[in-house]
Amino acid sequence: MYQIKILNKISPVGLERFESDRYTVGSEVAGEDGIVVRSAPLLDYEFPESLLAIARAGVGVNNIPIDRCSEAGVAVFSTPGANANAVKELVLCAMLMSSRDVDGSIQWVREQVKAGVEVSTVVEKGKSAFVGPELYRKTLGIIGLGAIGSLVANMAIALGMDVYGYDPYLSVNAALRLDRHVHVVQDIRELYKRADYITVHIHYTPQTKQMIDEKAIAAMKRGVRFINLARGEIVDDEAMIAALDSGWVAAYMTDFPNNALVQTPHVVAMSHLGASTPESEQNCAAMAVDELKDYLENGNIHNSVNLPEVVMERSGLMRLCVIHKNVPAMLANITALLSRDGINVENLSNKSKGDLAYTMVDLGAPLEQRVVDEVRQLANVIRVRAIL
Ligand SMILES: NC(=O)C1=CN([C@@H]2O[C@H](COP(=O)(O)OP(=O)(O)OC[C@H]3O[C@@H](n4cnc5c(N)ncnc54)[C@H](O)[C@@H]3O)[C@@H](O)[C@H]2O)C=CC1
Ligand SMILES: O=C(O)C(=O)COP(=O)(O)O
Repeated sequence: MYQIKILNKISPVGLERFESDRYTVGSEVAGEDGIVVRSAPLLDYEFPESLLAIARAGVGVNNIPIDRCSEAGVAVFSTPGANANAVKELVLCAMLMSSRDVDGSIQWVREQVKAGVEVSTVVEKGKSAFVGPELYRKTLGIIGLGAIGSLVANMAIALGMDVYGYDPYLSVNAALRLDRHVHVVQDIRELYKRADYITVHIHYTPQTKQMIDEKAIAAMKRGVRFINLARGEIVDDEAMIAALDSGWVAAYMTDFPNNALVQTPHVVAMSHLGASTPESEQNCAAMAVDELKDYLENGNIHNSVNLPEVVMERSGLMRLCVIHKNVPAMLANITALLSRDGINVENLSNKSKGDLAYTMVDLGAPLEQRVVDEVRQLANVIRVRAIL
């Protein structure tokens, strides 16, 4: 039986994919082989020796200690694109709310009622305080044109906006998804100087930490409306609050509230709602569970953030899966041990990603435990599994 620990609330559409005769699934499971998680913080989590993989039902993996996982040979999976539409739709809501003061207007209406005023008698007089511009024919700047950014770009074109996108690592697939009217710029300052609205859709990493700082904000147009449904840490809060106070930034819409931001005028802070739709929760859960199961049962790797993509039809009688450092001669050293024992290699794949590599070998006959142990003892080998 595989032991699967569930952290966070994961849609049953995903959890039901774990067959009860092969998997024990729950939040109290110990000695887990796999973890399914959303945003629960795992940076200080003590992994048991047994842990083989973590599946993030979502895309941001800044809550997972990737380096520590790589060192321990723990595969980390995510679900690219599975929640992108949900975020795109909330960006539309945020753009509208940054423009038309819907939040202020609703609050004002409630306050009238609370104060004993018949609100219908004051609406027409009061509404002028909440006027705001339309999106049509305004310019949107998008930082990051991946799964979410590209959907936002195409949506904004359909709304009649002029769209500028910046993504120095734009993948060919993402570029092909973009409407041809999107202007892709090489220099982020081109976007800053033009955009009436800016939305950010990048991962939070040491490189993107506080990327939106005082200097970046100063390069933007006065009165810009800024939307951050990516991660709070990408924006320097102090610089943003100062810019809101001075009026340089007209509105800051964020999915990552903290008390200082919430108490600042012109901030609308939500409770990390970007992926909180039933559709996206189901998509993410199903994809995460499928990735985890295929890894546990077959060693196949789909959508890992720390290991290469390696997927192979099963053949032979045993599959050997080796996570090792990406250094010369590993393949030769592994296959030498197999051939020395007279075992035929039916099929083989060897790929690398950064400092790690993965070798998956289908064998014509099961290996003796001692050979598996010898592979395990090879220099630069991190983890070995033999799957029947
Ligand atoms: N609020 C919410 O609930 C959600 C938030 N997110 C956040 O959105 C982020 C992006 O998600 P996806 O679009 O699905 O990821 P993705 O991987 O498809 O796209 C990210 C894009 O950012 C680009 N990029 C990297 N560094 C950059 C830089 N310095 N400047 C400009 N572009 C850069 C990459 O080349 C890539 O195209 C996630 O990492 C997560 O933090 C994602 C889903 C839900
Ligand atoms: O996928 C992401 O990066 C998200 O931010 C969504 O997080 P959640 O699964 O809603 O906790």
